[in-house]
Amino acid sequence: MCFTVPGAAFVAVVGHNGCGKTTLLRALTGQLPYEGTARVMGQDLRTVRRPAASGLLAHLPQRASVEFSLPVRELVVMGRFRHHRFLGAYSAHDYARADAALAQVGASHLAHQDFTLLSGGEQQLVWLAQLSLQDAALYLLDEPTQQLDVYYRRRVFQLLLRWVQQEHKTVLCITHDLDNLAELPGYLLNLSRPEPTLQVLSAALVATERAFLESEESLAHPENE
Ligand SMILES: Nc1ncnc2c1ncn2[C@@H]1O[C@H](COP(=O)(O)OP(=O)(O)OP(=O)(O)O)[C@@H](O)[C@H]1O
Repeated sequence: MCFTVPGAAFVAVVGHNGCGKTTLLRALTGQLPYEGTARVMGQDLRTVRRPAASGLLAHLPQRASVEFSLPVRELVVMGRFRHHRFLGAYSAHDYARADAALAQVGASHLAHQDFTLLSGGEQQLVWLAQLSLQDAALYLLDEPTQQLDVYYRRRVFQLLLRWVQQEHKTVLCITHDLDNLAELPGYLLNLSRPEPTLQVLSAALVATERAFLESEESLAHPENE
C-alpha cells in the first residue's frame, strides 16, 4: 500500500473489523515494526525519536484510560505539555486554552468532574479536547466517535474539519461511521479493498464503499480461496 496525503486534509480510514486499521496507526506511532517508509512533513517517522514531543504526531487510541482520579480540566491542560517547562505549573493562559478546548467539544459542563467517573462518550470528548491542545501536524484517531450519540458524532466530525480547515492539520481518522462521511471534504482509504488507495470523499463514493463493505465479496479472505 502506498499513499500520500497532499497537505492538510481529513482522511477517513474504513474497512472491516480486523482488516488492519488499528495496526496501521500502531505502526505509525512506532508501537509495531514495519517494512517501508512513513513520512510526516518530509521526516521519516523511524528517525524521529519522540514524534509526539516534537509536534509531529498526536494519537487517540481506541481505548485510553486513566488509572487515578483527576479533574477533567487537569487532564485537558496536559495537552499543553510541549509548551511547558518540566515540573513547572501550567499557567492561566494554559487553563484558558483548556477551557476553550472543552467548550469546542461541548463539554464545558464536565470541567470540574472526576474524569474516571464520566461515561465512555464523555471521556471521549475530553480526550478530543486534550488532543486539540497538542498542536501536532498529524492527528491519528482510532474511532473517536464510537461511543458518542448522534449529536456528538456530528459535532466531532465538524471539530475535525475545523482542525483541517482552520488549523491546517492532517487528520487520519479510523471510523465505521460512514453516515457522517458523505458530507465531509477530504479523502477515504478503504483498507478492505485489495489495493487500498486514497479516494476523494463524496456521497457517491461513500455509497459505493458501503455497498462493497456490505457485500460477501469484500469478506473473501485470500487464504480461504
Ligand atoms: N499484537 C498482535 N499480534 C498478532 N495479531 C494481531 C496483533 N494485533 C492485532 N492483530 C491481528 O491483526 C488483525 C488486524 O487488527 P486491527 O486491530 O488492526 O484491526 P482493525 O481493522 O482496527 O479492526 P476493528 O475495526 O475491529 O477495530 C486482526 O486479525 C488482529 O487479530
